[in-house]
Amino acid sequence: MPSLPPELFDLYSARHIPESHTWASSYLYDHPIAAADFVPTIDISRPDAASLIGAACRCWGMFLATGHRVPAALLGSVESQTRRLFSLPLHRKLRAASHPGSISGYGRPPLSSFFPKLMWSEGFTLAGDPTDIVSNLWPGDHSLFCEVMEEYKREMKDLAGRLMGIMLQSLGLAQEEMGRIGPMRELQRAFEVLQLNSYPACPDPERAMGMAAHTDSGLFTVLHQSAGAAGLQVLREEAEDGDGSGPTRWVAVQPLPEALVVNVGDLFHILSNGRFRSAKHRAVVGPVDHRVSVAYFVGPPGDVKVEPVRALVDPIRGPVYRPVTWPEYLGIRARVFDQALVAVRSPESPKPPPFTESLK
Ligand SMILES: O=C(O)CCC(=O)C(=O)O
Ligand SMILES: [Fe+2]
Repeated sequence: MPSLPPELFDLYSARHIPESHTWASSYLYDHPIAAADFVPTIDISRPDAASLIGAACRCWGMFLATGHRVPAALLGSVESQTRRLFSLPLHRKLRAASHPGSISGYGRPPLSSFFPKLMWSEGFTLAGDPTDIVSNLWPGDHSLFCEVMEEYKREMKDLAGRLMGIMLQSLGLAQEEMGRIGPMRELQRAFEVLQLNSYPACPDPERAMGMAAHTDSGLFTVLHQSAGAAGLQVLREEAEDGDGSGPTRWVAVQPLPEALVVNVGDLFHILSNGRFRSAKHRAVVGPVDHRVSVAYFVGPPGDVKVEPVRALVDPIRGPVYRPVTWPEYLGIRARVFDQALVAVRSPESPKPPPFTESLK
């Protein structure tokens, strides 16, 4: 990710959007925005949660989780500490600017290099110890931020373990089969990243993009977003079998207080042999609200291969995807971006769908 130039346009005091941040309407409005569709909300502590989660992951690649046991007070602190961090003056935040070759630090959204226009957002990527990133820009005043983020990561790791179990169970896998799946076995060593996103109010939201359409590369993402401030949208794709769910459209994800958004990432898509859909999503901006979000990305450690679970592979057609580690997959994505899942299809698997350009 390139570091930010000092002359960066200050999104927080902007009265207009410059050309550099103005997106083509053919990109912004590539699909209609649904008027009355809702992403499923699932109480994950319910005894029948697995079947509901399985259905949501197949149709939407996303659900809103309640009953997740992450304390509401902690969610509140994560949001207030995130806001406090972003409210620092730009020159202070730039002290944590991310450098080429490192994923951690302050900067534009990690996806920026794939798009010709700039997004109406900025972010902090925290991989590893948050102190390493914020101590320099917040000398003497970073300990509360770091404690909150560390506690949140512990809660997220615990939740990720439970979600992983329920999601695999929903695919019909028995406990002993789960133990043979690399990413499940290596959950304790999982690689985790917190991505803090800030979307300032925008003077011309209809021509700006907070975060461009993408899928997340890991197993799944747990996203905590500002209560009441809408912005996240998920692409609900028309089913190939015409199941009556309607045409492809963007659906606004309702910002329910205390619900966490869970979205399937590319590695789980591979693990499930395509049964679960890696959710394409984006974030739009609004004229008034300053929205923040905190994404927890999780995936297996870099030496663990992810491959379709054997029980989900058709013995005649074989696995749809070939085995891949997360770093290998990220390398492929860096070259082909939204065609990475197509690029890791097994050579003998049926022909992929026709190439679709994401930047129209
Ligand atoms: O802020 C959001 O709602 C989406 C963030 C996101 O998609 C990401 O960080 O990958
Ligand atoms: Fe994302």
